[in-house]
Amino acid sequence: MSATPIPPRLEVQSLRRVFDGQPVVDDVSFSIPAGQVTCLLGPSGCGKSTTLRMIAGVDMQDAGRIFVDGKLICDTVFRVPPERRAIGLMFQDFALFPHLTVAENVGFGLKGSAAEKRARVEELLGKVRLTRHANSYPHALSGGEQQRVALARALAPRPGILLMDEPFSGLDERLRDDIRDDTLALLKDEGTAVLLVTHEPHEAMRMADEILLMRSGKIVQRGAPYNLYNAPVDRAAAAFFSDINVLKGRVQGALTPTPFGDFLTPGHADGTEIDIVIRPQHLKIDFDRAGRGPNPTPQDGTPARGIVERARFLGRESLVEFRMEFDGSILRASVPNVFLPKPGTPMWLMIRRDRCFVFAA
Ligand SMILES: Nc1ncnc2c1ncn2[C@@H]1O[C@H](COP(=O)(O)OP(=O)(O)OP(=O)(O)O)[C@@H](O)[C@H]1O
Repeated sequence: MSATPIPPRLEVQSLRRVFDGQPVVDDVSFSIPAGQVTCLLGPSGCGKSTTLRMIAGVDMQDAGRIFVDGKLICDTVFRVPPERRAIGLMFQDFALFPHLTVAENVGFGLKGSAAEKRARVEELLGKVRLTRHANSYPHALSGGEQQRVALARALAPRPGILLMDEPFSGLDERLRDDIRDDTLALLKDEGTAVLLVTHEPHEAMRMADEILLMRSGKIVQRGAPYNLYNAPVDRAAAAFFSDINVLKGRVQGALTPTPFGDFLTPGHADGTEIDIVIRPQHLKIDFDRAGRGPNPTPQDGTPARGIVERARFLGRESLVEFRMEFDGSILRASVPNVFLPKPGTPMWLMIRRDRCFVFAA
């Protein structure tokens, strides 16, 4: 006897929304199981919030279907109203009730007996470490504490699904990573399926089990943070996660010759223009030995010489800009810790074949 598969907590099928004749959400499909955090990541205006609003039920799609625990909650005809979707919401402005205490804010949407409500509020205040602030008013709390109250309030009715729209963007940058980690621990503890909207790759990498990379209304890539970072689908996807260097070339017989040696470019027709993309931390640097650099290797190709244009210390790493002798272009290399060669110093750069990405331009 085979077990019935558990349906995903949230499933979205071919969601579409058109404004003024323009699709702003275009054939978006994904699913989120219980206990998973999925980040909808993309630049401003790509359609993230519109997607979230349709799932919340405050906007209606032009096509597509939404399911919760395998049950249809919305298509273009049938629609469960927002308040009956058992979906929690948390937005950038925490929108706490200023005239209610912390405990009253957290208990606001709760049903059940007074004792049950009190127990749930106490449990959550303990989990967000705000028990001693139970009787404070929101204005007396820091931004980070207010964020934790908002999180506790959103989770209090045990929603199976929590939608979060840029929930950390109002917070002090130095606090954010700690608050993200605490939030993630609580979400995992509660087993909630989370859809978190953000335009910050760092946030998505830190929070997500799965990232959905969105551009112009479409999901262009999906996967674990590691996969998006290390196997981007195109140049723009690579550039979304860090600075990139781009080397141009043209295919000749499955190879693309460059000043850094030949790159294997199978599957591209002769004459195709190629972008070879490499992140600054993956350029290899070597010293100049009386005009000579290291020997070419199959892993690193041929070294090419550049002259240090400037070098800056950024805290965890140093960023060195090289003006390349072969065409005068600039390549940026980042090096851990302090590495500040003087401007004018000649050095050799290599491109690790296992760390670069090759795309048709
Ligand atoms: N009610 C509306 N009427 C017309 N156009 C809209 C409406 N809501 C959103 N749009 C447009 O749809 C596009 C996507 O907006 P959306 O807010 O979903 O993007 P976003 O990715 O969440 O961006 P941001 O991070 O800036 O909020 C934008 O071009 C926006 O101007």
